[in-house]
Amino acid sequence: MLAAPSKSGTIEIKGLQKVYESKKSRFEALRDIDLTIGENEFLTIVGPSGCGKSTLLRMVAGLDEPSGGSLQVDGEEIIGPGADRGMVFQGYTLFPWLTVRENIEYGLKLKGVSILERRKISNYFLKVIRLESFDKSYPKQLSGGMKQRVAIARALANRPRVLLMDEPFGALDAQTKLEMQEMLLEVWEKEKTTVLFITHDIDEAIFLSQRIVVMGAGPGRILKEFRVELPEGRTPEVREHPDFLALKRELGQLLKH
Ligand SMILES: Nc1ncnc2c1ncn2[C@@H]1O[C@H](COP(=O)(O)OP(=O)(O)OP(=O)(O)O)[C@@H](O)[C@H]1O
Repeated sequence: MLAAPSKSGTIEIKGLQKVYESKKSRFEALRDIDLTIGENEFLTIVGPSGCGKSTLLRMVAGLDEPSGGSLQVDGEEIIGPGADRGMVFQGYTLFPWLTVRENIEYGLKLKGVSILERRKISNYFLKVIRLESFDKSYPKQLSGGMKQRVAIARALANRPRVLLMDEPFGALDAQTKLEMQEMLLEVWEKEKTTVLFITHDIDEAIFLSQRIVVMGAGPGRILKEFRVELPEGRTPEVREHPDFLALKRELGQLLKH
C-alpha cells in the first residue's frame, strides 16, 4: 500500500487578505484571517453566503493567490495546487470517460505507481466507500451520492496530508447526505487526515467536526470558534445529545445576526 503521509497535515493561515480588483472595482473578500488547523483535525467553516469560505479554501488548495498574509502546510508556503492537498467539491468532478476504479487510480497513475500497487489501493478504497461491485461502472451510471463517494476515494487514494471539502454533500438529498456524513466520519477516523470542510448546514458541521469556525461578511473575517466536545465514534443518535442541541442553538443565533 502507498504509505500514509510521513508529514502531518498542519495548515497555518496568518494575516490572510484577499482583494478582488479589476479596472472598475475593488472588493475586499477576506481580511486578517488567522487560523491554524492541527494535524488530523476535522475543522469546519460555516458562515453566510458570500463571506469568503470558498475563497479561503481555494487559496489553501493553491487555486487562487492571496493578496496578503501567509498560507502554509507543514511549514511550506502554498504556491499552487499539490498532491499533499486532496480536494472534493460540490459539483461531481469525476472524469466521465474513466471507470470508477480508473477515477480512483488516476492520481496514482500520474505519480507512476505500479499497476499492482494501484490495484491494491483502489481495492482498499472501493471497499471503504462500499462500491466494490461498481468498479467497472462509469460516473453516468452512478447516483449523486455514489459519485461523491468516488470523489472522496479518489482524493484519499493519493494519501494527501490535507483533505479540502467545499460543500461536498450540498447537492444530495437529505437521506443520502446523512449516509455520506457517517461514511466520511468512518473514513476520517481510519485515515486520520486533516480535513478542512465547508458547509451551510449547521447539523452537518456539528456532527462531523472537532472545531467549527464561524465567518462573517463585509469583509470576510472570523467571528468566533467553537470546540465540539462530543465524543468520537459518533452515531446519528448524537444529534439528540443536549450538547449537540445547545451548540446548534448557539450557532443558529450567531448566523441569524
Ligand atoms: N473572481 C472573483 N472576482 C470578484 N469577486 C469575487 C470573485 N470570487 C468571489 N468573489 C466575491 O467574493 C465574495 C466571497 O465569495 P465566496 O465564494 O468565497 O463566498 P462563500 O462564503 O463561499 O459563499 P457561498 O456560501 O455562497 O458559496 C463574494 O462576495 C463574491 O462575490
